[in-house]
Amino acid sequence: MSDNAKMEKGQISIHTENIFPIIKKWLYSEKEIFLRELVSNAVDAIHKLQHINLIEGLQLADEYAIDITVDKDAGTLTIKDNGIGMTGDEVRKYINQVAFSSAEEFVEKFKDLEDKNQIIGHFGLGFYSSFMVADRVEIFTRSYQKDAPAVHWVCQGSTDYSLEECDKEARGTEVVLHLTDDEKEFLEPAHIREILKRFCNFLPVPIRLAGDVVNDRNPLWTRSASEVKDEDYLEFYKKLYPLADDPLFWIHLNIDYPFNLKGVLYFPKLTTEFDVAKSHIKLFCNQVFVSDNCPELIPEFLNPLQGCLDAPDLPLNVSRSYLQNEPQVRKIREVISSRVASKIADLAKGDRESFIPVWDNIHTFVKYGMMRDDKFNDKLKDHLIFRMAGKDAYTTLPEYLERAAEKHADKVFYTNNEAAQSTYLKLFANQGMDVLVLDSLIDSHFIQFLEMKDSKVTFQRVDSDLTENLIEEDSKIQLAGKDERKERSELLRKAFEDSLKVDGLSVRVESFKDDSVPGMVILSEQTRRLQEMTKMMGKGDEDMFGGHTLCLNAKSPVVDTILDLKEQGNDDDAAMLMEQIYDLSMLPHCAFDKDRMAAFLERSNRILCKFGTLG
Ligand SMILES: Nc1ncnc2c1ncn2[C@@H]1O[C@H](COP(=O)(O)OP(=O)(O)OP(=O)(O)O)[C@@H](O)[C@H]1O
Repeated sequence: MSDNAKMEKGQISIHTENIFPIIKKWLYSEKEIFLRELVSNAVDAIHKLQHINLIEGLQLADEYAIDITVDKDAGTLTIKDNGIGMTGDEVRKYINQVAFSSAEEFVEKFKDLEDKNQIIGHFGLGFYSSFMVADRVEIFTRSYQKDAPAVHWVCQGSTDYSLEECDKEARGTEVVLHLTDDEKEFLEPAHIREILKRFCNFLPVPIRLAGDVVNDRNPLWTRSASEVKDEDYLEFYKKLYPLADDPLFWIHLNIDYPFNLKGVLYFPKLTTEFDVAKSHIKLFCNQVFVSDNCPELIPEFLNPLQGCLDAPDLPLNVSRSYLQNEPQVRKIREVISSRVASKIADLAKGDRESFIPVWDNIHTFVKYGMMRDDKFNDKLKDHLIFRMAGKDAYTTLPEYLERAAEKHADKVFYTNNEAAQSTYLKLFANQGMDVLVLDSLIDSHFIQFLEMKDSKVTFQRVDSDLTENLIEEDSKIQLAGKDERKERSELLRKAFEDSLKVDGLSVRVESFKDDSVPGMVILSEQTRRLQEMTKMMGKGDEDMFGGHTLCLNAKSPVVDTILDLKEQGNDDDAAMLMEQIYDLSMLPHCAFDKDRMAAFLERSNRILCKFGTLG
C-alpha cells in the first residue's frame, strides 16, 4: 500500500452510529436490489477501465466479464469484476468516506420523516445496500495502476473497518458477502439467476453465474431502428412477455436531444386479464433495470403500453416523488405521447383493412387521450375511424361529412345500439344515409368533446328527431288535399292522446318517406343528453321519459286503419292497435317492466288471433 504494509483499522467517517440497522430496514421488501447495486458498480468499473484503455492506450485485451458465485459451505455470495479496481486510497475515499456521506444524509432525513417510503430510493447507498443481507462484507481489489498493491477491506456491519494489503493477482474487484442466517436464500443459484434476470438482464457486460452467461448484452433498444426487422421486435416482445399474444404495433425510440431516451414500446392486444389501470413499462438506466412501476413516465391514457425505456439521465434509485416532480419526466411523457400519436396516424393513413383490428383494440384509449391532451387530439382528429351501421366498413369523420355535405351538412347521425335502434337504422338505410356506430362507454363523452372542438358539427342519435331527409316535404305529398290531411292528422293525434293517456307524451303526424313503420318515439338529443347526465349523477333515474313525442307515419296503412276503425265505432280494436304502435315505438327506448311486457305479449297474441280468424 502507498499506504503502508500493515493492517489499518479505522472508523468509517460517519457520525450517525445506527446506519446499519436503518440500511437493513431500508427497502426491506426489495432487498434483492443489493445485487443490482453491486453488479452496476462492477459494470461501471469495467466501463471506466474501457474508457481509460482508449484514452491512455493501455493495450488491454481482456474479455470483460462479471462473475457471480455462491459458496454454500462458507455462506458467501461473491461478485467479481475485471474492471478498474481500487487502490487503498481509493477504498478509503470511495468506500469509507464518499459512499457514507450519502448514507449519513439518508439517516438524517429518515429519522424526521413520517412516511419512510417517501424517501426510499432517494439516496444511492449503492455498495452499502449489501448490509441489508450480509453481516460481514469483504472487498478484495487491485487497481489497474501498475505498482499499486491489492488491498483487502472488511467491515462487520458497524462503523469499524479494517484495510490491509493482500495477494490478489488479477486486476479488478471482488466483493464477498457473508450472508446473515435469515438471508440464506441468496445462496440458491436459481434465486440469484432470477434476480439477475430481473435487474441485470440487459446489462452491456457478460454476467456469468457459475460460468453461464445469463444476460442479453444488446437489447433491441440499443440497436438502430433501421437494422431491426419486424420479427426481431416480435421476438424481443416474446422475451419480455412470454405468455402474451403478439402486440398490435410498436415504437422504437432513439432520442439524443434535448435528453437521452431509448426504448421500444409496444401496444399489446388487450385481453380481459390485462390490467389497464397499472403501468407496464420497464424502466432502465444505462441498461440497468430500475423499476417496472413508473406510471409517471407514460401519459395515463397510454397505460396499456408495454416495453422498455432506457433513460440514462434519470438516477438509478429513482423515487416516486422524483418522478412526479422532475421536469424531464414530463418531457419524456410528452415525447411518448407525440410518438404514439404519429404512429397511430401513420397506421390509419396506411391500409385501412389492417388498421381496423388495431383500432378496435385501442380506440377507447385514443379517444380518452384526445380528450386529455390537445396535442394528441390535433395529431389524430382526422384519422379516427368509425364503423358504419349495417355495413362492414369504416369511415373517418372528414370522409363522412364530405359524403353527407349535400343531404345533411355538418350533422352526424349515430346509433349507440344497433339492435335496439334497428327500426330507425332501416329508415336511414332506405334513404341512403350513413349512420355511425358509437356504442362504447366513452362515446357519449367523446361526442360532446368533438362538438366542443368543432362547433359546426353536431351529433344526433337516430332516434332523436325525424330529419327532413326521412319525411316528405309538403309539396311532394300526393295524398288527400291539404285541409283534409290536416283534419285527419288532428283526429289521429287526439285519438292516440285520449286512448294512451300517458303523461308528458305528445303526438305528431308526419308523412315518412318510408311506409313500413307506423310510428316512432323520439326524444330530442339535448333532452336525452341532459337526462343521461342527471342519471349518471345518480338523480332522475325514475322518469327518463318525462317529455317525449310519438311520431305517427301518415303513410302507414295501419295508421289509416285506426281511423277507419274509429269511424266504424270499433273503439276496442282501434285502442288495441294504438297501444301496440306505442309499445313497439317505446321498445327501443326502455326495458319494459314485468307488467308492461306481459300486456305487450298478450296484446300481440290477440292481434295474431285476429289475423287467424280473418283467414
Ligand atoms: N466494483 C468496483 N470497482 C471499482 N470501484 C468500485 C466498485 N464498487 C464501488 N466502487 C467505488 O466505490 C464508489 C461508491 O460506490 P457506491 O455503490 O456506494 O456508490 P456509487 O456507485 O458511486 O453511486 P450509486 O450506487 O449510489 O449510484 C463508487 O463510486 C466507485 O468509485
